[in-house]
Amino acid sequence: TGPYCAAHPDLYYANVNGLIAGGYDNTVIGDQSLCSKDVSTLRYREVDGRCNHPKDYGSTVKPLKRYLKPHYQDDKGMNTPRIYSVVGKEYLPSPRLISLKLFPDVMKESDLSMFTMQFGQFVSHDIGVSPVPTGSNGTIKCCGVSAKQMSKECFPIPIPKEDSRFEYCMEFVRSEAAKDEYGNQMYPREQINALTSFIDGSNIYGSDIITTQRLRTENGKGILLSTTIVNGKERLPNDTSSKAACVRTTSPTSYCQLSGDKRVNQQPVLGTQHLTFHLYHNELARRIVEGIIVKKTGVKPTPEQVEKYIATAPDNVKEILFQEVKRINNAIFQRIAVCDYLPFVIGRSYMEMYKLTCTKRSRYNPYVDPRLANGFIAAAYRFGHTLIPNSYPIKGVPEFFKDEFFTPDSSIDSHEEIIEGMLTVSNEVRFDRHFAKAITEHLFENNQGAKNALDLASLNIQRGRDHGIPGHYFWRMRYNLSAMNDFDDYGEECGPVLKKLYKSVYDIDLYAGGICEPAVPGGAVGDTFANIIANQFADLKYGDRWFFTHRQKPQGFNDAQLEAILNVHANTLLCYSGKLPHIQRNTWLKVSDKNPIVPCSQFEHLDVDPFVEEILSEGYIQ
Ligand code: HEM
Ligand SMILES: [Ca+2]
Repeated sequence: TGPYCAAHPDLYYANVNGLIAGGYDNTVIGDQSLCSKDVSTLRYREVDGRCNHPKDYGSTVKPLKRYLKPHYQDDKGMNTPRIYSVVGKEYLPSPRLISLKLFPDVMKESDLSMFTMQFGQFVSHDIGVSPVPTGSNGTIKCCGVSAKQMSKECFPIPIPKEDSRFEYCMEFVRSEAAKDEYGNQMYPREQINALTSFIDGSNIYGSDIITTQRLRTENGKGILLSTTIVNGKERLPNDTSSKAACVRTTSPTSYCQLSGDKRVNQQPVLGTQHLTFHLYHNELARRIVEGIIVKKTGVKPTPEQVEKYIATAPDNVKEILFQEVKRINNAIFQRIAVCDYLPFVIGRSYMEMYKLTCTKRSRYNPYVDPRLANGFIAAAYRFGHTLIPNSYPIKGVPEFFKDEFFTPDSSIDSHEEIIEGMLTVSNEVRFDRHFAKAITEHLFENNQGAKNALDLASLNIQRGRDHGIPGHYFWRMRYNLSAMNDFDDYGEECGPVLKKLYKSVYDIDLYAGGICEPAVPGGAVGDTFANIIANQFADLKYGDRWFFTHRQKPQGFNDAQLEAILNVHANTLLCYSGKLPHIQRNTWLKVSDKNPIVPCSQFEHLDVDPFVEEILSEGYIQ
């Protein structure tokens, strides 16, 4: 068994430096009790995603679905990770070897801005997380443990001899296996999504009622979301629980942020996305209340009068206004994610092919399954990891990610400056086979110690095998793309490297093969990832009763409201939350002659009139 390195698993839900990061309850996994509400009269989403799909698919703590049958290694193909080559009993290459050889850190120019990376991670934290089991006393340890004592959930990553960065073994615990309603593991093994798969702002508002209540003012009853004032500025609320996956430092303004998703403190730039949508909720609420007062009295209220209304409205009015504002804020988030951001990931033609463009009204389809697909979460949508740079600037000074994992301090101290800086960075934010050392050599090093750091690219490959994701070849077949029967088909850059790593071209992991594909026109990813991502987003659109372009009542928006939502861009929110005077026209791309800096005054806030009108005329409030 040898002198394996002693280490901890990465995961946020696992033990972070002695601070237990909480966990997603390992309770009922099979079919939870179904929705008992009448969806034909349900105007607001359920926090946990129930009452949307007829079988409650898409709600929290449910198994993932698959676009391709799993490829597990045991004879029946039920449970054991994919570990062998198709050419007999030879092991697949170590994920760490693949990372070393295929994903070296080389800095290249890009057209994308770092906002594209950051928004992508934020979206992923709305739609999915596959929990990893924890042991009775925190993390499950796999390295340096004898085979006899090792948990059966262990699947540590062997480190190749030539690796000068890591030794022997990298911690890895298999994702939790889904159970049926009797508590027995399901076969073939299926992994879990602990979140609502819908793009429903669960990262902003929580995916369980307790989190939503913790986030709202007035002990969970208020119209607004709570904030903490730091040096006169509004920030996310302080998560005082001991379970926060976060490191509190000695800085006087250091605290752990609370938001809808538990990963909010994972790195500081991520925190800025949470705060942006969190504050926009409150901004929308104040504008709508102002509109209501104007409609009722004919006079524009002072800010004090708006605050007074917010504080003194009857509880039922507060509840309705909170839900109305959340519904609008969610629609704006969906609009930015699907209509603005997604085209830069998958390109225009995939947007059209999968009917993802937002120019037309759409219709909810109860036969579409809105669950996340395993190949999407375990591989394709991790494309964003190649866009991560080593640093981000604060007032032009680089801050290194490797020093700030789980340390939200700069999010709190310099939110506005991070937003501004994120829009200017573009080096390294490029879809290619190069990964920043911040994540391949130093992931979580700052709080776990250099020896126990992780390599995110290795984790991605190992996670794909853990989840039984079939090889890249089979995904190309699934989407009618040309067969890659030869290493040369992978081009001059990847082909020779892959040939050295893999015994057979049919062994190439989806993640490795997908990263090697050239980007589609106008998009970031190659054809295989573009298909998987487009397929998934189409399911999240047509399978979501509340998708904002659907017309059906009482969930849908009327024409005037839809037009107002479509007028709000990422620019509006970034200008607002970063307190910026100007911004590039297209926030997904870096500044250039074709993408000039323009005044923020060009980007208007939501026109609240059509919403105020409906709230009053439909009698939602008196
Ligand atoms: C600095 C930025 C980021 C860091 C530090 C980070 C870190 C991580 C880590 C540690 C995991 C778990 C790996 C595993 O054990 O399997 C993960 C999973 C994932 N990441 Fe990232 N990530 C970042 C950015 C992104 C971006 C930009 C995207 C997409 C555009 C993304 C998409 C995903 C997805 C889809 C998963 C799988 C989630 C799950 O199954 O739980 N991440 N990331
Ligand atoms: Ca969600």
